[in-house]
Amino acid sequence: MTLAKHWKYNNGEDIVVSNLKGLAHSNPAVRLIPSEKIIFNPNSDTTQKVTLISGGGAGHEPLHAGFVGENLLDAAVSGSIFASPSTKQIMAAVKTKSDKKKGTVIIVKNYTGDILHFGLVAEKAKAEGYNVELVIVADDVAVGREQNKMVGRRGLAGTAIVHKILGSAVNDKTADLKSIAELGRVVNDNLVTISASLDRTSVPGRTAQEIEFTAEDEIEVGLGIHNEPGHRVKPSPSIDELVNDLFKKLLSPKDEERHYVDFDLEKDDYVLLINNLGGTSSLELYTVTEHIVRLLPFSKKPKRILISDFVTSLSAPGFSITFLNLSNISKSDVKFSESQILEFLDTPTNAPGWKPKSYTSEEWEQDIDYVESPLKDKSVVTSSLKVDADAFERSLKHSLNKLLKAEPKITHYDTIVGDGDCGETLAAGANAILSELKKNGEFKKKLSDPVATLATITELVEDSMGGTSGGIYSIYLTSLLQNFQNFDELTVKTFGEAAYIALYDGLFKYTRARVGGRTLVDTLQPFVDTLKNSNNLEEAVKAAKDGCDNTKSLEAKFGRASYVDSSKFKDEEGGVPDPGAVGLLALIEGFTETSPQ
Ligand SMILES: Nc1ncnc2c1ncn2[C@@H]1O[C@H](COP(=O)(O)OP(=O)(O)O)[C@@H](O)[C@H]1O
Ligand SMILES: O=C[C@H](O)COP(=O)(O)O
Repeated sequence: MTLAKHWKYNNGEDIVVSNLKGLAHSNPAVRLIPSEKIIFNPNSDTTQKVTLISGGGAGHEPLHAGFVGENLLDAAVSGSIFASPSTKQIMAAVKTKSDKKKGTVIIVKNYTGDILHFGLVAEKAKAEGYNVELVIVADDVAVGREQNKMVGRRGLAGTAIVHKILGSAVNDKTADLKSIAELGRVVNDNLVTISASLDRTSVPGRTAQEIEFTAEDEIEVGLGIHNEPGHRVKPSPSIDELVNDLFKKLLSPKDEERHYVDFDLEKDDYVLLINNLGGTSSLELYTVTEHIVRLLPFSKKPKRILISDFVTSLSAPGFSITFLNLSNISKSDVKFSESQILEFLDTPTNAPGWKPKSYTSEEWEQDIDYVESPLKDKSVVTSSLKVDADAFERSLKHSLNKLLKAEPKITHYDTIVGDGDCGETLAAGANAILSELKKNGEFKKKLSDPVATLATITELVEDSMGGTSGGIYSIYLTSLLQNFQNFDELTVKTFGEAAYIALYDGLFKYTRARVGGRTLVDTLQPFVDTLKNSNNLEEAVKAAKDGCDNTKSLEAKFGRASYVDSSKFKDEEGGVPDPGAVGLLALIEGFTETSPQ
């Protein structure tokens, strides 16, 4: 359930105007006419080229004002949220930038309000001697032919592609009004787009009750950019199932309701655009991209893969997929070649709304293979040290399982004092080692050699544990491993010395945490100091436990806990100990409870 939460703006403020003012603050290459909600490029010379204007409802940012700039729009006019601008506003945009001689193309998304207002202005402007051509963008495939037979397909993210191609094409020396309008129409005719979202978007000024948010474990496919309904899918499908379903709706000639553009999956050249509907994190947008690209049903890879927030629906947590069939355009009468169209897409622009970087065709054509790690063939570290392999394995397993049993408690503590992932991080490391032991492979054979064993454990920790814990454990274990190799035998004494050096000459180079800092060092340092001084494992473990317990009363000086008000370090048991200290204590106690002494 998405909460309809928006910032409280000063009474009576028109946030669309404020939005445009914000854009103008950050973009010295444009000018704003607040009264008409127009952003325009004062530097484009429309006496030398076809003028390009677009506009529509607000709430799809960066579209359209964000697309004003060099090699893109000359002017954009905004209505209120999800509503078309008025004819007065649109005419003001024409009068601001259009040149009667070179002509004007106005790009309009296929929505009734837009068509009526922009269409009327086109007629009025023509009556005043302006040459104006409308290019209507209608790229949606979700709403079937039967349902949209009167109004036509909706205009979605394909609008950005039309903007970008025409924005550069107008600077081609052969370009004129007719050829630019024709190019825009042919591009539109070869666009297919469909969206999917985890939820609807909340809308400033509207209550949550006015918006039919999706339920738990439910998504919506084919919704519009104004919360127009698509169809809901519950339970949510896997991303691969969803992507394959979207591909079918976009490309299948068998889907008579949605088949608008022919694609020869074996031969056609095409562009892929993946659009953030506004509320998808960058992490997930690129994760979804990996699934989309991996599942593409084409023999060829896309000529371009364009990923960004191009045409949003405020903060809708979704994405849309757009394909542009370049081969079909080449077969049409349009006079621009495929390579020119790709150049138009690649031409750099200072318009902030078009974020994709420009790479050369050669860069796009190269095969991007994943690269093997240079550490892949790691040299195997061994030593002459010998321990009882079975006893060592028992201790190791007991220690790791003790940690896993403590994980819920560690997570509980870290949820209070940190970001809640300490237990998960430690468990990841423990499980990685346990599953390696289960394989009965190389690792198992090494158990009699504590150095070789520790080398594998260190690798597993580095590979499986992130966060601060992962770093701390990796540094300490690496240093311990190096010190082990300086000894001819492994005894409590030599282990104590190695552990001491690994702390004072190893870990302490990378952290300023010491006893009293409320970290895992409160467990480790007493353990290491006591073992070094007493050679008595039992005393060392007790010192570790006391150090860990003591963290309950400490202020946090390190890590995320230091950002949390320490008065919150309480739970039903009273003071909350440091989660990392608890995790390390579990490992130490577990290992020494059945130590292979
Ligand atoms: N500077 C530090 N030096 C040593 N240990 C630290 C430090 N900062 C945090 N820790 C330890 O790391 C634990 C948190 O581990 P983890 O959750 O992996 O960190 P994060 O989520 O912040 O990356 C803390 O409970 C504490 O024991
Ligand atoms: O924002 C969407 C369109 O630009 C305007 O929609 P409308 O035709 O419903 O006014």
